[in-house]
Amino acid sequence: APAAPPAAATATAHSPYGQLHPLAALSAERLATGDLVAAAKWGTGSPIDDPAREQEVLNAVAEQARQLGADPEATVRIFRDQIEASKIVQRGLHRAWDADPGRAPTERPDLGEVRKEINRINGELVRAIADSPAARSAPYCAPLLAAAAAHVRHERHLDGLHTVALARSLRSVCAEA
Ligand SMILES: C=C(O[C@@H]1C=C(C(=O)O)C=C[C@H]1O)C(=O)O
Repeated sequence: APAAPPAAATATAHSPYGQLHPLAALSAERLATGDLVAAAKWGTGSPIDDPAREQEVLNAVAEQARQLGADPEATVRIFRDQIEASKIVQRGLHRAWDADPGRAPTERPDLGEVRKEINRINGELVRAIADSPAARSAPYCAPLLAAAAAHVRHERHLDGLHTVALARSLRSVCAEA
């Protein structure tokens, strides 16, 4: 009997789409932590923008990229977008909770714990960036990345806010021509 076709992810792990899909999936995973960060900051007076923490994230990912022999500048560029996207989610949720306090979270996650999870995802994202230079510089990067993002959107049932933020998070993934 013919062997069963391998799972799509396995079959395409080294294809351009297989290199880009993890970037979209990890970006959505990182955005999901934006909900937790928004809840952690809600009602505390802590601003959504934390420039010191952002710099810490950018320094850490640049160093991780260097250690992997990857491009620290491309990595930082992509992470600036990741950070903007997280803030889109946080601002959107705070607006929604302001407008309708009944939808606001009743539990406040520990921001330090959420940031540990973000750090873990950051590390995986740096690796996905390091593993995808060919796909990111391919002329058909943009349509493949859009397809990967659409797949992730369906898989994770993303709402409008998170769909917009996902697109924002991926803006610099494909190398500009
Ligand atoms: C996620 C946070 O909110 C913002 C977004 C950040 C990020 O995406 O890494 C970092 C700092 C904040 O400007 C946070 O405060 O940890």
